[in-house]
Amino acid sequence: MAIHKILPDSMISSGKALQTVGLTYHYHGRPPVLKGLDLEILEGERVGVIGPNGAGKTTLFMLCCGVIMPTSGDIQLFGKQVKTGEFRPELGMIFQNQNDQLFCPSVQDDVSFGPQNLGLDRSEVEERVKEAFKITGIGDLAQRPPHHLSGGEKRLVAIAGVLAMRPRMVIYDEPTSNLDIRFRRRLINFLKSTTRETMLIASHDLEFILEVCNRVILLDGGTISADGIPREIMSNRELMEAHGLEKPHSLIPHKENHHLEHE
Ligand SMILES: Nc1ncnc2c1ncn2[C@@H]1O[C@H](COP(=O)(O)OP(=O)(O)OP(=O)(O)O)[C@@H](O)[C@H]1O
Repeated sequence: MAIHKILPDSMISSGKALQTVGLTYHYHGRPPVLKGLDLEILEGERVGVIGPNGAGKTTLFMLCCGVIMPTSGDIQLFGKQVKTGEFRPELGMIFQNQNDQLFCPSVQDDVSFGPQNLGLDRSEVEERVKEAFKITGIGDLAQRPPHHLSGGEKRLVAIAGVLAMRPRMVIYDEPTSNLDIRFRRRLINFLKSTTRETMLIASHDLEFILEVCNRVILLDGGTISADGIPREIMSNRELMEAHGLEKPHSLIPHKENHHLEHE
């Protein structure tokens, strides 16, 4: 049976976007993926989540979105407990695979869907859709059916759909996977320029995390192995390699780089 520990009011601060206390999760009959995770994310932070395959990044995100229920522990989003199955418009999530996220006949309909369901009037919906198109640069795709788009185009449409809801926090799961250099750069520029949302971003693209995030969490073995400034954590070769990761190339001094190439 799931145990939900309620946080005392004194622990809830208006500056916290997300807080997990003792968050534990295991899939049925499997060992725990997350083991008593204590995590605090402040409003406005851009937090990268790195870790080897199977570390539990997507699982953590699904717990934060209320898609799955913690085995034990607690999750607070903007000071209010996350309840499984409850829709929280403050939080948007961009999944790894957009095929389940886009389902309307046109891109325009898809991006409008969320704000329409918030019960907003037509002019407000139109304004939000226009803004989301502008931010993501996908106005040209408005009348296209989403299932005819490329992977990168679908990703941007999914992002536009989430942004049109104006969430306070957005979770991105592997946002650069399958993106070409042009789309990846456009996404980086957009994420760096936006200041409105708190972001939680899982990625194996460490250069991307370095460019976009001001904090990084290294998740492995069900716990947080490191938490701090991306440049500092990722330049620690020993730490990175101990967790199945590589120090990003841009952080390797020229001399060390030359040496590695000849190893
Ligand atoms: N539905 C499921 N049933 C059983 N085990 C699962 C299920 N989904 C994920 N797992 C297991 O839970 C662990 C964590 O998976 P998760 O997808 O959260 O990791 P991840 O860090 O996102 O990995 P990746 O970097 O490969 O995307 C893995 O060992 C995985 O095999």
